[in-house]
Amino acid sequence: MSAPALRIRGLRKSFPKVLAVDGVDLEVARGEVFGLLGPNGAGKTTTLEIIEGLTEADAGDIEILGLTWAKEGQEIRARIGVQLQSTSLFNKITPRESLDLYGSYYPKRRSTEDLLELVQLQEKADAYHITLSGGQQQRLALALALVNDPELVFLDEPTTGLDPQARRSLWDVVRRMKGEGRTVVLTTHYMDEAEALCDRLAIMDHGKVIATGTPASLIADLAIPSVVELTFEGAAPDSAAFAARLGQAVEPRVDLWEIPTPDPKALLPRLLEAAEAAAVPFQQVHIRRATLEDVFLHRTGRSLRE
Ligand SMILES: Nc1ncnc2c1ncn2[C@@H]1O[C@H](COP(=O)(O)OP(=O)(O)OP(=O)(O)O)[C@@H](O)[C@H]1O
Repeated sequence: MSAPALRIRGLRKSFPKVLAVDGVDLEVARGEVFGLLGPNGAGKTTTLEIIEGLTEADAGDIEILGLTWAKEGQEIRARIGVQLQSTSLFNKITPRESLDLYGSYYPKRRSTEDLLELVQLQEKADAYHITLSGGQQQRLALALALVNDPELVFLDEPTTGLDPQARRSLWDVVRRMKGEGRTVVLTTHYMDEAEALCDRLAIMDHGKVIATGTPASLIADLAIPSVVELTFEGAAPDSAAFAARLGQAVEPRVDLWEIPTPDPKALLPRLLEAAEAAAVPFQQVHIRRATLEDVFLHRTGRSLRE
């Protein structure tokens, strides 16, 4: 049986003022899209850069496709693809020229036409880099990570700063990578992205992995599949007295209350009755299923977005 795409044990890295990676263990199977999800500063990029051989760890073991950097660095380099958080390219180089140039560094390479098609940049193939939109530049960065036809691809926040449409078109490219049988490891601080793209993910906070699983299993483990939201015009009123009246936790947010519940149908009539009796000036009631955001909140007491 072949080795997993990635196996990490006891990874640690500290910088002078911060323990950025604090004992991370991970295993990624071949063909998976695996996500590292966490807020800014959680240690995702540092973890990825250590795996990619760009930063040295203080401790820990890493196996990539069954290989180690110490013994088989050159082979690893040939078989992985890396998209960094920002790719600097000259303004007056075209996507076709960039792909030809990067491809020329590798003995095994994928055709430029094929890559342009994969990321849907045929029409911009001969346009200067500076004229590409943010989303097109990011798609090119993904194509550049694939020039050597890698088995395992690392993407660091591939959609940060993009508008919703551009993000979706990037997601399509990641799905195509998976469809081609590649393993993809990506970082993101967008829970919707993690949920939409990842077969499995590790949620990171303060350098540690605080939960691992499929998006569905992480949400199911919460045992509160639904959240009832009460929205207000402007700031939400104080919720403590209402929670006592309802006999149930009411979690205040800036302009709404969230009430996690296993059974929204049973909660709703009680909730409306209590809101009426207490003259709570709510605007709307909304039932939604729990998300990865709720998983993070539940485990850390903080929001991913903070
Ligand atoms: N070269 C460095 N020198 C000093 N501190 C660093 C360095 N790189 C990262 N850090 C610190 O390590 C911690 C983890 O940073 P890291 O970039 O890995 O987090 P992240 O989860 O990728 O966040 P982001 O989404 O903002 O990139 C942060 O506190 C960061 O300030």
